[in-house]
Amino acid sequence: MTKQPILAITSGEPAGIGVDICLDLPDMDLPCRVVVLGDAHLLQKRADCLRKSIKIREFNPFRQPEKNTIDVQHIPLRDVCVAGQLNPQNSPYVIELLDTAMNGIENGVFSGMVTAPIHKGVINQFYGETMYFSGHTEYLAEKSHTPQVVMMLAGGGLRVALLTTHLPLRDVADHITADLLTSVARIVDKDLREKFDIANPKILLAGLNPHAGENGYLGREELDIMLPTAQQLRIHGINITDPLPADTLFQPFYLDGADAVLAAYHDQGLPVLKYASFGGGVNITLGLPFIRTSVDHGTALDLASSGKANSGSLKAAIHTAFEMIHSR
Ligand SMILES: NC(=O)C1=CN([C@@H]2O[C@H](COP(=O)(O)OP(=O)(O)OC[C@H]3O[C@@H](n4cnc5c(N)ncnc54)[C@H](O)[C@@H]3O)[C@@H](O)[C@H]2O)C=CC1
Ligand SMILES: NCC(=O)COP(=O)(O)O
Repeated sequence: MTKQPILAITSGEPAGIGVDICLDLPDMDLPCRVVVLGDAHLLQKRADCLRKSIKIREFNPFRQPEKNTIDVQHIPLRDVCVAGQLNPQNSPYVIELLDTAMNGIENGVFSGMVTAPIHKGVINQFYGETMYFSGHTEYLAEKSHTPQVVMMLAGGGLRVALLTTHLPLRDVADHITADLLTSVARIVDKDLREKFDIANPKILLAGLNPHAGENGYLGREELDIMLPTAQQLRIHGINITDPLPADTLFQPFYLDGADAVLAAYHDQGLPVLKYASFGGGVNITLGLPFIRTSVDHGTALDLASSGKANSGSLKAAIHTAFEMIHSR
């Protein structure tokens, strides 16, 4: 008998909508078992507030799933939690959710993780100088000793991968090097082949500057770094374009027949993706030694415990993780 995959769902920032969307899991038509990592009492309390009659029970891998029941691996909160109000004292709890998911993957209990949103600001507020936290993507890379990973969002018929992730805009240009572009393009190419079953992925490279630098008159990163690196990548079998103007490449003329856009920075690519698919998009970390997908939205503190949080992206993230398990 083959082992059924189980995905760990980290419930994220406890004051945010991560908890609320996890409570929709019993209503989703899911392709595999899921286990929510989080405080069981918090989930029960939020379910009561939302008037959802759901059974919350302790996860046991040998017990069969039940209807209208959420299997929870209980991880206690560190301090009080009020929906919509960040409490920095719960930051170690948020980190523990991620570490527990990673341990469960290492031990073979989980086949991958799907993450609900966390609040990067409050985690940094708590840890101060002792730990800089810029996002799941970078944290999971560091914890798994993976030198380079790639953030890619998918939705609305688009895949947008990012050359740089959570950086202040003024630092972006300095981070764009031939080595970075080479390693990111290689990861996108490899993972699209291996985890998305795409035979010869075509990657559209977005320039950094307006009009892809306008032949050097609006910035030189394209001529000095991106163009020669793209040429080298093509010689080595990676189907990537020369840098294209980012404002014109998001249209059918370019997108038809392409498998992913490689955007130079976070807010060049993600607004387009979110405009096309918010509420149904999926964030995927490429290059990790395990599967991690996530929702396309943040903690939405304004909606926590309101019953208005849309859980469509969580459902899509679970389906994507499941498909990735089966394409390997
Ligand atoms: N995967 C993750 O952990 C992510 C975390 N974040 C974090 O979330 C925090 C808040 O970020 P914001 O920029 O305010 O973005 P946000 O996505 O939390 O909220 C933006 C707007 O969209 C609405 N919204 C978000 N998710 C929704 C949903 N599922 N259903 C209905 N409406 C929804 C919110 O109510 C708000 O009006 C930040 O700390 C950010 O770092 C942001 C994106 C992803
Ligand atoms: N905009 C995407 C985002 O901020 C999610 O980042 P991560 O926590 O998945 O690294």
